[in-house]
Amino acid sequence: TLLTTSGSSYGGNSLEAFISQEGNLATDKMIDRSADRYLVNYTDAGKQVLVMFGTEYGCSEEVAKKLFDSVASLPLDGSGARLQPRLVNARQHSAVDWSQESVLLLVISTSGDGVPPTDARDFCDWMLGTKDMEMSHLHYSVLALGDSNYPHFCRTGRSLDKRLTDLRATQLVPRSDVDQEDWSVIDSWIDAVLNVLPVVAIEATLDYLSLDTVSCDQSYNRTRPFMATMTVKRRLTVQETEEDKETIHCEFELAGSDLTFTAGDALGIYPQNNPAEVGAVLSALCASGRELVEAPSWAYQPLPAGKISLEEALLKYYDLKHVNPELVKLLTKHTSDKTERVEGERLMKDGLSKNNIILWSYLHSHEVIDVLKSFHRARPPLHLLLSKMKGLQPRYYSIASSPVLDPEKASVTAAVVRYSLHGIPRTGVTTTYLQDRLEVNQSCPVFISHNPDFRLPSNNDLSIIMIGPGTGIAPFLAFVQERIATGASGDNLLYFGCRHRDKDFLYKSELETWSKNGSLRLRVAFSRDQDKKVYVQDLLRKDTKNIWRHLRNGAHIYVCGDARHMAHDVHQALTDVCQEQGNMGAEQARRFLLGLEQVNRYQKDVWVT
Ligand SMILES: Cc1cc2nc3c(=O)[nH]c(=O)nc-3n(C[C@H](O)[C@H](O)[C@H](O)COP(=O)(O)O)c2cc1C
Repeated sequence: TLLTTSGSSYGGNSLEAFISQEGNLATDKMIDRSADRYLVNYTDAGKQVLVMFGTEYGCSEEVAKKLFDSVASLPLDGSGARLQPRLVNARQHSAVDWSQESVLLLVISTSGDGVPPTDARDFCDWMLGTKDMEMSHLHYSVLALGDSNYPHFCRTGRSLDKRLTDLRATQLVPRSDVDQEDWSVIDSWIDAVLNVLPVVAIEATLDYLSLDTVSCDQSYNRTRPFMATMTVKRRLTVQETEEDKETIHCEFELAGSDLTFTAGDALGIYPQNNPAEVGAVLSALCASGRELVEAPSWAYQPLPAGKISLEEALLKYYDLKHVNPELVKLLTKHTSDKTERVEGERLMKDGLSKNNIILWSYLHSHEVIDVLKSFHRARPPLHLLLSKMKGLQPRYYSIASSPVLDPEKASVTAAVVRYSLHGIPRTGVTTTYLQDRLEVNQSCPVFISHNPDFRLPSNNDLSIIMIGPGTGIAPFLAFVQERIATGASGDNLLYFGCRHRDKDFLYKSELETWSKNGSLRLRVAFSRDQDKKVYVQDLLRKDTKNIWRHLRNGAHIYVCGDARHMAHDVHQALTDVCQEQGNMGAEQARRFLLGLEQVNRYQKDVWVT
């Protein structure tokens, strides 16, 4: 299941931050790019600033690192004095002695269905749930990352902000809510913070943070992925026309990684870009690819020793799909061609923020290569150009196999993305990496993304109702495998949907075998096999009695797949079930489903594409 397609892109402008803060051109030598530079000991009393982030997909970390660099290079006065920021992942919040901190800059996203990022849950529970806490000595500001397409926009940042005010902490600058990584909002918040920091009175305190607690985490994770071998790859669909879906099943070997997962978790995969696209970008830049460059700050471990070739950097670390608006600004500044400059100025007439519809509709319909071609007379210095590109992010796929059957194997289901833009055929990054470029027996960097909000009931007697059309089926394969393996006595109901029985009925033989031997009650909607379209929500409406009976007996409901349409339509169908069979009014049904969500009996693993 592809969990992130739209929401993954980063600025990584630390080089620019150095240039603007120092007022002169920074050389590569001046910039400490080692990962360790973030673990600073507080050595100068009265200078400490805690930069904390909570991230699911890496954006908040990227922002926090940029903030760290900006705070570290902020001149406090004419004497050259500087602050001493420290960067801490919310995962390690227990290493912080809050009584000794004076300034907290918190960058945190919202994930799942309005919940904190997995690693930040403990921190949020502690911060929101601890009684008799007081933070009146603390100055703080929150940057909340989110996406307004989700119903609970920036919920995590918003609740922490409110909580800190309730705890009598002093807000340095108001919270900013960032919609889909809008860097103009991020940069304005950083600027506002930098403006006030020099005048904040910071309590003198000695260092207390045990670096051991923070740095000794040796397990594989998003910043230190495991190289997993792909052991199986098979096609799940039959393709006769270009319209037909192309979906694949891949298995990865986790032996030797010590990675553990639970049914419902996702596998993060770092892809490589399509070499043909990298080649096109190199020729647009008139570069050979052999130029040596630094790996960017977001590069995962192991970090390359020394510089790497531009070609390798573009293959592994830079997003060639999503364009940073700053790139347009840079190319406009550095073009020798009047028409290009006029066009750049037209695009940026209303600034770089998301309110500039002209610019953003251009950015949404252009990839990096298209922009470079439109500004082919622009010749910015290479390091500046790279500093205006977004980072290539890992993609997340719900794991389609149960660890109870095999803890050292993680399977994923991926719908291969191919499309055309401006008449040119294009390829989705990770899905074509898996299908076209990564061969069986080759390895790629992976890690586990835990999803504690998508879990089987601990009571095996309870029934489960799973609704997962398309690749939304993936976690349910793990669920059913596990329920069979653990001898669960509750019923397993699955509502699956696809276009055609003969073409994209994913895992048909497994599902039909389970259905025949009584392990699964399977309902399938084939949307295009008859004149009238049929979807999973239509099947739910046909089954109202049955669903209600299970719900009354304590069943858990799971929805996986498209958030915008499917999850919404399914929710409506479930509301109808409650109204019809439970004799409820609309408001009562709404509250009933909300209650189910609150007690974790109605769980969603949904995403916006
Ligand atoms: C599966 C998924 C669920 C999400 N849920 C929410 C949500 O409920 N509310 C919200 O404001 N943003 C939501 N987002 C958007 C993220 O918060 C946004 O992409 C953010 O930039 C991610 O920051 P991070 O990389 O630091 O986690 C979701 C994104 C994904 C991929």
